[in-house]
Amino acid sequence: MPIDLYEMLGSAPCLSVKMLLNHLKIPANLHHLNLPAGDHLKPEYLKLNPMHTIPTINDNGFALWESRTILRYLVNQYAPGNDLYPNDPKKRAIVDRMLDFDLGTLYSAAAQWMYPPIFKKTPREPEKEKVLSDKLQLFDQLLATNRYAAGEHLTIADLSLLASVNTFYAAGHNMDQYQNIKSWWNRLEHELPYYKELVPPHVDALNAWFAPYKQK
Ligand SMILES: N[C@@H](CCC(=O)N[C@@H](CS)C(=O)NCC(=O)O)C(=O)O
Repeated sequence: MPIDLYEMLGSAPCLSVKMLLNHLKIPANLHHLNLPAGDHLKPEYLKLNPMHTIPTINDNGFALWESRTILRYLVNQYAPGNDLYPNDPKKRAIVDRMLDFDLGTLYSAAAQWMYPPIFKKTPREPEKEKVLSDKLQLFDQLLATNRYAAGEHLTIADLSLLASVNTFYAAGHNMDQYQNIKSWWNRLEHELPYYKELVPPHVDALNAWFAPYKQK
């Protein structure tokens, strides 16, 4: 039976999960939620995910949320040992480190810069964008010697970070200053057969959403 994915266009964590489903060719039914309309707060969704976040998967009765946990689960369940999430403890630790960096450092810095005008009705703060830029510089330095986020192979960390980077770009952050990130991004655009189907619509949806809040 195909797994169910609850998601919304323009959500970075949903994008990474959709990329992995495509990568591993895992059959999935997509359920599009309208967050502004409160679909994620309906009792039937809360039964599945009391944290009311997207993405959530339902793998034949096994419900899971938190995108990076979903990424790990999908490889463990459907492609164990794949280079996307290697079995070797040290290689796996590097992937985990990059996923944690994305969640706890990079995306959290970006959120503090890009979301306040939308969710708190307060202006974007340049100091917050500088924090994001510092974190992106660190990722950029790492990519100077690594072909991919966690070394020489594509891993789920690349998919998660790729979704993040596209989101910061759509939010209006100038990505031209990060040469190594740009080369990595460009390479992934050409290497991932599902990139063109999934990423530009994500960026377009976010461009429209962020448009009123971008600094001129
Ligand atoms: N760390 C979570 C973040 C999930 C998240 O916050 N998703 C947003 C949409 S991008 C959401 O569901 N917001 C609605 C809510 O939190 O009620 C993940 O990676 O899955």
